[in-house]
Amino acid sequence: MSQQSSPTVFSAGLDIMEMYKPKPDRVKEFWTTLQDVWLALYGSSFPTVAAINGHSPAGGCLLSLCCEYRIMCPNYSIGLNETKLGIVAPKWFMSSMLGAIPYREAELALTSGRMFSTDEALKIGLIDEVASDKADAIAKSEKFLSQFAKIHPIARKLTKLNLRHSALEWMQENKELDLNIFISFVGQPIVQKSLEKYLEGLKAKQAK
Ligand SMILES: CCCCCCCCC/C=C/C(=O)SCCNC(=O)CCNC(=O)[C@H](O)C(C)(C)COP(=O)(O)OP(=O)(O)OC[C@H]1O[C@@H](n2cnc3c(N)ncnc32)[C@H](O)[C@@H]1OP(=O)(O)O
Repeated sequence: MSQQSSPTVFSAGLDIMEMYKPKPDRVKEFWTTLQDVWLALYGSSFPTVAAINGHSPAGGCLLSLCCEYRIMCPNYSIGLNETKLGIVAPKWFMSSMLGAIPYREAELALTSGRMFSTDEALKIGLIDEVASDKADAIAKSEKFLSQFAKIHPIARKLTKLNLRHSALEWMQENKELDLNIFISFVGQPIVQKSLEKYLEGLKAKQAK
């Protein structure tokens, strides 16, 4: 999986404008689409690799965490920075992160909304390899995937899905609850104020 929404951005995460003053007719589709993407990618029976060729905050980091292996190009940033926006990474974002890094590192990263540089991410295990550029990331991804030629596909698939079973089952059984938590959370005035402030910060940074 390799994305490119700009030359330096793998994925900027969720569109904050969908959460800031959310439109009631769009918010359900917005969140259920994200749930379905996560179910499909995290629960994919295929081996998956993220070739991360740009910054990867929040939802971008989540996409990569759905994969079994992450390869990242130098000098970018990655992390679940939700608390910096005054929002909370849902439990399935957290469990995705816990599939990659130890609880202690995850707690520190999540509560502080920390973004890691490529080198820092490698050190804590948030990514698995560093690639010199996108072509190298894709070559390394192919090498990772090629090892499965020697593994029985059913054995590999069942092993992966059994490891991920409880998180996947939780989502399948609680999509509606999770949607309602999201809608009521982003509807709170204090959350809207935080998002407004964060958006102002992004604009101010751009004006410099
Ligand atoms: C209990 C649980 C309950 C549930 C509670 C709810 C849970 C929600 C979970 C949320 C998950 C998320 O993904 S939240 C999203 C988190 N994403 C972020 O924090 C990314 C913020 N953006 C950045 O850091 C940077 O923009 C970055 C991606 C590195 C690119 O930097 P650049 O210098 O290249 O570009 P910029 O100049 O900053 O940005 C270009 C323009 O894009 C806009 N932009 C950038 N990211 C954007 C974004 N995510 N959404 C909208 N717009 C964005 C900027 O405002 C600019 O807009 P103009 O000025 O108009 O051009």
